[in-house]
Amino acid sequence: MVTSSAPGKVYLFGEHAVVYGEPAVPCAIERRARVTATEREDGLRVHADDLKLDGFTVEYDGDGDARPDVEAERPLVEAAMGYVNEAVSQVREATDAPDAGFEIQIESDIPLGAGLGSSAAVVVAAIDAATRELGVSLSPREIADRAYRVESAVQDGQASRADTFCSAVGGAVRVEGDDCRTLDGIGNLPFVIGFDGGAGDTGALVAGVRRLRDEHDFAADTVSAIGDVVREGENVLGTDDYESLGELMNFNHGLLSALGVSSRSLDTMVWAARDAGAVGAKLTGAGGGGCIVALDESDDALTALKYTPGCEDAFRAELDTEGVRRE
Ligand SMILES: Nc1ncnc2c1ncn2[C@@H]1O[C@H](COP(=O)(O)OP(=O)(O)OP(=O)(O)O)[C@@H](O)[C@H]1O
Ligand SMILES: C[C@@](O)(CCO)CC(=O)[O-]
Ligand SMILES: [Mg+2]
Repeated sequence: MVTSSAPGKVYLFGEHAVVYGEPAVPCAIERRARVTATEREDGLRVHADDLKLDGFTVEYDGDGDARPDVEAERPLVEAAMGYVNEAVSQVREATDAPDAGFEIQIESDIPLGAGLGSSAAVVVAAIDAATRELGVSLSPREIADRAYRVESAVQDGQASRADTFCSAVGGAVRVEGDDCRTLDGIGNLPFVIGFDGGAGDTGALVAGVRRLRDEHDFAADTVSAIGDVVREGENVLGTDDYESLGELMNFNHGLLSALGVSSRSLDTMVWAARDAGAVGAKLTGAGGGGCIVALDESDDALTALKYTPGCEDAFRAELDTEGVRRE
């Protein structure tokens, strides 16, 4: 039995545009998914108490037999379990054990589908735990690469390496296409997170942006403009010029909003944070619902978010310099 954990993340800049080759800067945060893998005769059994879809819990058993605890549409269950299934396929391939069976237990402090990279953290931790359980240890970069293939498969071929690389290596990173690097000397930025209690479907949101980008030149320009914001942000990163960073985060949010991936509650939280004095605020991750990230050295934005109707939880997020690790 092996337990591994991996962190979630927030995007300082660049989500969505990163799917089309623009650079992005995600930062790992101190909220983790922990996955325990135990080898079993055959098949796959998954326990994921946090995985609730419209009020039901799913247990996935054997070779493809889904056993939700209440009646549920099979495609819904498969969609929910896609990440774990694909992660196990990667483990079987990496360990050259096509018939390996596993019991997988998932515990996570990262809200699902909320833009904090729960899928990447679960996949990265699952690949690490299950390969180690079979006596194979992969480097963080190899895990990142396999986890990327999982996200790509589940998101219909439309994923970047950003979330999975960030979760595997930790810290602040920069991803542009296949070029993935750690950013040194970033330090702990004063991140404040607001969570509306909701979620967005990453695959569907990515597909929506792709459609807009294919249909309108101005949407393609909007995606490129996000890349410009990131490139400008890189010049400021590592300095203590939070004002400029914040201004660029605000711009980034506006562009994401133009691409249709914000929501009323995300906008409400963004404005609550800004009105309380945050130097910048934007949605993080795929959007649609879930989390915003604001930059504020004082406690004012945090307090304001806690009293904002529609904000279910607000907390500070510390940079996590550690990526995937065995527990
Ligand atoms: N604790 C968990 N247990 C089981 N599956 C999980 C867990 N956390 C996440 N997942 C899987 O990840 C999916 C959510 O991934 P999705 O990419 O939509 O959101 P996210 O990764 O949280 O946000 P984003 O990609 O915007 O950062 C869930 O539907 C589920 O399949
Ligand atoms: C929206 C997106 O850019 C980030 C989701 O956290 C998708 C991806 O990079 O795969
Ligand atoms: Mg995800």
